[in-house]
Amino acid sequence: MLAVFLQGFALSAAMILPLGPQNVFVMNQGIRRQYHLMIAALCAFSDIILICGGIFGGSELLVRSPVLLALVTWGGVAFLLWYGWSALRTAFSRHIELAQAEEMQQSRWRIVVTMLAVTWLNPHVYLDTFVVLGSLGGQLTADVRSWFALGAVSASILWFFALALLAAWLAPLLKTQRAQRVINVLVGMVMWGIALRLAWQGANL
Ligand SMILES: NC(=[NH2+])NCCC[C@H](N)C(=O)O
Repeated sequence: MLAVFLQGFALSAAMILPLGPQNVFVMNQGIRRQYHLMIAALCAFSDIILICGGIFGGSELLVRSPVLLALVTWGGVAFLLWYGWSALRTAFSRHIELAQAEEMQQSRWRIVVTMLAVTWLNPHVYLDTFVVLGSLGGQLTADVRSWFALGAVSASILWFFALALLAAWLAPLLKTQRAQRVINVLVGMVMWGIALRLAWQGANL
């Protein structure tokens, strides 16, 4: 049981940790110390639904439907290109302090809607939870599949709260204009890199 739990934990962590729109958003909310623990909880709760959905049957739906898989893939390419562009626009903005000030004024609901977008409109979430975790977890026998799911969900919960708290702790260093410009350039380049890789995968579906 422990081996299966750790397998689910390790695979889920490997899929969630890489930089992407969701992690960037959680990190930025932590840097701003703006509802960051609420956002971490909502991301983790979304993952509980998606990971369990993928492992206990949902992956079949996605893998059997090339149209759905293509929709997730190409929708994601568009989403990542837009996200990367907005990060680079912020990075090269002459008035980044104004952009930061505007972001600090965001309402709780606008932040929740953004969190829902970078989670439920993020193709990586479905590729992680339905395609990778779902297909591997779905191959396990019913008696151990729950341990795999528990491990995967535990990694998600641990990661999102750790990221939010670490970002909040490092906020004094990371919220300077120079750090924000560097972070946004990195984010923009990573998003476009992921988009290109996803497009390449989509073209070879
Ligand atoms: N199970 C998940 N929540 N996967 C989504 C994370 C994908 C990517 N690391 C991001 O930050 O956007």
